[in-house]
Amino acid sequence: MSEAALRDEIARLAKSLFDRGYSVGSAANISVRLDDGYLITPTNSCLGFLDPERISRLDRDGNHVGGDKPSKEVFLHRAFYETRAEAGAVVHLHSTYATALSCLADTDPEDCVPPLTPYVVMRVGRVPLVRYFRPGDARGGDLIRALDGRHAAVLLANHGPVVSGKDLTSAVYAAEELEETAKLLVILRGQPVRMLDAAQVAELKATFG
Ligand SMILES: O=C(O)[C@@H](O)C(=O)COP(=O)(O)O
Ligand SMILES: [Zn+2]
Repeated sequence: MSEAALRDEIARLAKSLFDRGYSVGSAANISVRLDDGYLITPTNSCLGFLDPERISRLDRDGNHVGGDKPSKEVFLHRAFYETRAEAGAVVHLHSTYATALSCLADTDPEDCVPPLTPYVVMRVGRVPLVRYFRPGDARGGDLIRALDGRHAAVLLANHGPVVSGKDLTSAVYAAEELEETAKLLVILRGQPVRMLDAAQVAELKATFG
């Protein structure tokens, strides 16, 4: 896909997320990997109203080389690209239920989104919690880098999800699936819930990888 087409695609999918309530105001950011750098949404921009031509462009080293001033969360995005060769896009949201899980004291930090349904296993996998740093603090990126690319998604404590995918559509779909599963987990709190067992999770991983 050309850079111009990718810019249009970021704006189109960002608006779709915004229109369906996955982001509000100027929260959230989205990036895509290019052959020679990255595109990332500008800081303080609203996902519902992006101008494709103003989306920020970074070179391979993360220097700002075009468009508006980039998201202050560029560290989080680059940490995924640097540790997951297969990552082509990253989506960070403050979607309500995933963020709720990131705030609950009894969320398992090793497995924030336990395997309730097959699709979350197939699309997202195990999601660890990354301890709290203020937004824009590069140490958040260091903690993601320390995971060595083992996870496609993380929850930032008291903040929200960061989800990578092989391309933008995959990253957006995974972020949506994470949010819907988080919603089920919050709705079902206090109920006796049957999770998928280890053998069922292993079968999904072996089949859908
Ligand atoms: O929560 C925050 O402040 C950021 O993580 C965020 O979601 C929006 O930051 P920008 O992309 O710099 O607007
Ligand atoms: Zn944020």
